[in-house]
Amino acid sequence: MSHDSNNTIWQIFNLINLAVIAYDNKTHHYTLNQHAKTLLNINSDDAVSNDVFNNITLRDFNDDTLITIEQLFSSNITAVLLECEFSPQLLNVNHSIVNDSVSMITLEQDRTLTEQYNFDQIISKISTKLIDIQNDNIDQQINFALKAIGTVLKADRSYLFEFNTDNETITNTHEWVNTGIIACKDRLQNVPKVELPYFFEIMNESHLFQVNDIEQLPTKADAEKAEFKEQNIQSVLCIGLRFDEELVGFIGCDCVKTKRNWSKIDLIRIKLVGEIINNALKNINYKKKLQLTQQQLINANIKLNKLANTDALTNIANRRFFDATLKSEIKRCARHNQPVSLIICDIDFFKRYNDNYGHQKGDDALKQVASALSSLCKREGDLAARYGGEEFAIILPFTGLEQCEHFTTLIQQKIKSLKIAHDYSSVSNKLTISIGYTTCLVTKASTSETLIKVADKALYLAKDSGRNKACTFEE
Ligand SMILES: Nc1nc2c(ncn2[C@@H]2O[C@H](COP(=O)(O)OP(=O)(O)OP(=O)(O)O)[C@@H](O)[C@H]2O)c(=O)[nH]1
Repeated sequence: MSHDSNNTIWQIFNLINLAVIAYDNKTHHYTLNQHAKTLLNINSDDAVSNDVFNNITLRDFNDDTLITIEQLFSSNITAVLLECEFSPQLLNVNHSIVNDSVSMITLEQDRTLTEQYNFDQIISKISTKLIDIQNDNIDQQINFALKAIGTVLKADRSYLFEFNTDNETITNTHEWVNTGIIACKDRLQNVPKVELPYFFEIMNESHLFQVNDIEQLPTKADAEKAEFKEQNIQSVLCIGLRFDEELVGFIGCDCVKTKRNWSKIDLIRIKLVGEIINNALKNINYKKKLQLTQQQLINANIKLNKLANTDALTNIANRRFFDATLKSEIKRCARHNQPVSLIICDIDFFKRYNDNYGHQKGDDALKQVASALSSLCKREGDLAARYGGEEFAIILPFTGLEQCEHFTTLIQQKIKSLKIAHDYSSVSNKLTISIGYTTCLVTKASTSETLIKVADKALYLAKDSGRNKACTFEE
């Protein structure tokens, strides 16, 4: 072919809406028509060499491998993915031989496939982000999903509405708007469902509300029409979100700038995104419920523990808790080479008190004494417990004999200050207690039984020697 006819052919190639690239294996140069230059972003009026294609990423669409321009010419690949950061394109490839040295390929954009490819990418991103969503980033991910579906459906606004707990009102929780479009979210909070009767009638029936042109809405949809007009909406597509078959909200897209005849593909796509958002919200909901149940269980356990360790009448520690605490405090004091003191006290002539003032009054007196003893236990580890009947025990870890003696004085002062009348006591006209105490520099071999036995003996000593006093016991 002459140079002139060559030129004419390329002038023709430049006019067609198809990317054409020719390769001359003698000169190793590529010639591109205008469309190919635009597509590949190559600015050169002349034939170009290999290295011009270095910045272009081509991928064999069938086996996902990267390929060079040379490989594209030498293979029989029929579809390539031209990778760009934001809009990768799928190109169908046709190979032809021009003459001995020149071969040619045409690249044709497959818009439907490209769109599908891009949508698949978005869906994979959305589902990965929403699959194991945590409460703290759900908003960000839902906004991303709304932007994606709004963009793919060429809408001007996309949104998520959730029904409020009263089930009477709805709230626009998330919204994406195209450039130049006014956001409506703030205005659409706690909207009564009754204001949109037609919308909810359709939504409850079919979980789908699809309007290509709001002017075509029936007269019974006047309320909805007015609302759509207020937002300059021309077309609407909404899809319901359900938990256990119950409608709990919806996502939707509005077209403001132009009308849109929603296609079957649009419907499939918004349904898919709706499903993903629905599942994410369900997950969050289940997680919240689970956390609540866990917390309730923890609280119930705390309560149960407290009940199991508390004396029902006096509300201080019971014998069970006392026994366990004494054992652990002995070990703790032994580890730190510190003394532990144990006090056992018993109300004097309590039988007479009960017999004369009645059991109810007796209970009240026990409660007052318990609370008085408990109020004296201020240091970490101190414990006052009801040991049984009208007997109380106090554990004072890290406490030596002198301090323990001082503590028994405080007990007697405190009981005195209660001024509980006991006219039938032989030692006073007020309620008194007898106290037995012991202090021990415990070792790992020390047992709680020994400590209790000694404190008990001391208590009997106090009782035997006249009551209303504190005694210790030397073996
Ligand atoms: N109201 C009431 N009384 C109780 C409770 N537990 C034990 N008691 C009574 O406490 C009294 C203890 O009597 P005793 O063991 O004879 O001792 P006491 O009368 O205090 O005599 P001394 O200890 O020797 O001063 C009994 O009458 C028990 O019924 C209780 O929960 N409530």
